[in-house]
Amino acid sequence: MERPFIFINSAMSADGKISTKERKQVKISGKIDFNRMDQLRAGSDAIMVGIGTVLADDPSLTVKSPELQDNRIKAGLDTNPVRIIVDSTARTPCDADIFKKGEGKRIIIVSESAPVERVAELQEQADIIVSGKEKVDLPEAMRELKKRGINRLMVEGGATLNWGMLSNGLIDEIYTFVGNLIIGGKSSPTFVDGDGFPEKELLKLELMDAEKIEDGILLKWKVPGK
Ligand SMILES: NC(=O)c1ccc[n+]([C@@H]2O[C@H](COP(=O)([O-])OP(=O)(O)OC[C@H]3O[C@@H](n4cnc5c(N)ncnc54)[C@H](O)[C@@H]3O)[C@@H](O)[C@H]2O)c1
Ligand SMILES: Nc1nc(=O)c(N)c(NC[C@H](O)[C@H](O)[C@H](O)COP(=O)(O)O)[nH]1
Repeated sequence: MERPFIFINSAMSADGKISTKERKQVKISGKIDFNRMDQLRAGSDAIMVGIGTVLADDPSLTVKSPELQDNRIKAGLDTNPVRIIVDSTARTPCDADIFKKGEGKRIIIVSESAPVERVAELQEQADIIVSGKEKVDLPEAMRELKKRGINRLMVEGGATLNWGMLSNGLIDEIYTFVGNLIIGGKSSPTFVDGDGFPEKELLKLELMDAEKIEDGILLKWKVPGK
């Protein structure tokens, strides 16, 4: 394949929201689901998020379990997978937790429209991939990641990046934990935002598995290839 195997892992409320209307992070997953997410991180070559998630949540995207970190080191890998931000206009703050916490490589994917000075600043802390004119050309960027040795890529949202990846046919599998709460609000981000598919082109999924975890349910979906 020209691009990595790519999956999305996400947690949503029972009404399909992934954060509040103020874009504030909500603890949807319990301990078991966070541990499962940590295992997925540890087993991936890279973890990717959109700049909206960095600005809202400031995630570190590190592997948390010392045992999983040790296993990676024993396998000759960095403690953490490569951490990637899709950031068309290079808005990533230089003091983001992704830079401050944990060892390992970082990649920022920007577009040609990103201000040169900002790109230069970020270049001191991360590798830069330039792709697309106004916004990142996701298919091209994914091919570039594959060339850089990334074979298994975990996408951790948010809503806009999920749409960009799904609408470009770049996702192989989706894992959604549906938690026992309602967030509500028509402007709260949902699992997939963006423009939405035209009525005749809705994306059909194949259910691979459904598992009750604590007070929620983990759904595993396969996105059939064209
Ligand atoms: N519950 C969860 O599992 C979970 C996970 C991650 C994020 N979140 C939530 O999601 C929200 C952030 O989502 P969001 O939609 O605002 O931002 P996002 O993280 O999806 O980032 C969107 C940004 O990605 C960039 N981008 C560049 N090229 C793109 C392209 N071709 N297609 C799509 N995006 C492109 C754009 O700059 C865009 O603004 C936050 O509130 C966060 O808490 C929840
Ligand atoms: N799986 C999951 N369950 C949740 O209940 C929740 N709120 C998130 N949200 C994802 C979001 O991107 C978080 O910001 C990162 O999970 C934080 O990652 P760090 O701990 O900083 O490494 N993800």
